[in-house]
Amino acid sequence: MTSTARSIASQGAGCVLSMQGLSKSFGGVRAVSDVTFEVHAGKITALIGPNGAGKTTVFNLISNIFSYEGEVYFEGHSIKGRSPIQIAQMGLIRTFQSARVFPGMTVLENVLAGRHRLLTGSPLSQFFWGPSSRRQEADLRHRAEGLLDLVGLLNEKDTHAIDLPMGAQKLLEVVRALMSQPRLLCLDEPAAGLNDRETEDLAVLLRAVCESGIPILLVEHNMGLVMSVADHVVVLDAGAIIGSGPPSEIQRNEKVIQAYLGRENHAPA
Ligand SMILES: Nc1ncnc2c1ncn2[C@@H]1O[C@H](COP(=O)(O)OP(=O)(O)OP(=O)(O)O)[C@@H](O)[C@H]1O
Repeated sequence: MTSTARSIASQGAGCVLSMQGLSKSFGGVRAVSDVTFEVHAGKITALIGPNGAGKTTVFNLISNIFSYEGEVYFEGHSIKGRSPIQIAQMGLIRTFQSARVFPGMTVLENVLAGRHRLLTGSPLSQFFWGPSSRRQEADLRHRAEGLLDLVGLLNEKDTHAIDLPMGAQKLLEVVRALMSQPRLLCLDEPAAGLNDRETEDLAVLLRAVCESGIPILLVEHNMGLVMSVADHVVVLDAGAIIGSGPPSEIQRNEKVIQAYLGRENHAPA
């Protein structure tokens, strides 16, 4: 059996991302400890936990920003040792906790900057801007405007991205990630800084994205959002998984309630 066949055989059906025994220490701090779980096609999987539980570190390991112990398989292929850029080119796209918009660009230009994974044709043909490249650009622009419309930002398309309120910048980052047609979208606290209306828009967007065939791995502190959109919830505490299951089960899980109450923040409700 080849290593790819072995990795596929070791994962469940419909598995898009599989983490097996993921561990990472920073000096004496065990940030992630023997974490094993899967993200499945057609599902929104939420990764939750109190502050410092290791959620962002899991994202940083998946995207290979840090080396780690354990294995990560994306669509059946080991991605351990691949560069963050190679991983993004495979279609595993992530966002960051603090919005990272390109400050010198307009809102629309920011969204279009997410399109590079999709552009076909040699750099030379793009340089000479042949008819097929022009058509492709027009299609991408149309798509970008459609996505901006979905999150209520189309009227702001010519605004400098940096002039948007923080909540809108976070939505813009999600839209830019979508522009690359990810095969898996990993979102790190997309609702941070969003008001109630923007959070509702985000919930609608996430469900629509998932229904369009793009699975989501969601790190989020807003429990209302998690409980309303997630199909499956994985809970981390002090680097280790303390519970996993559907939202209704997680809300009743004693270990999870204690982990949150112990830190007096964001108890799932
Ligand atoms: N680059 C780093 N260097 C040293 N320690 C780190 C580093 N990144 C994370 N840590 C530590 O690892 C632990 C997990 O941090 P992480 O940011 O992954 O938690 P988190 O669950 O995302 O927290 P939050 O919800 O507050 O964002 C923390 O103790 C943190 O201080």
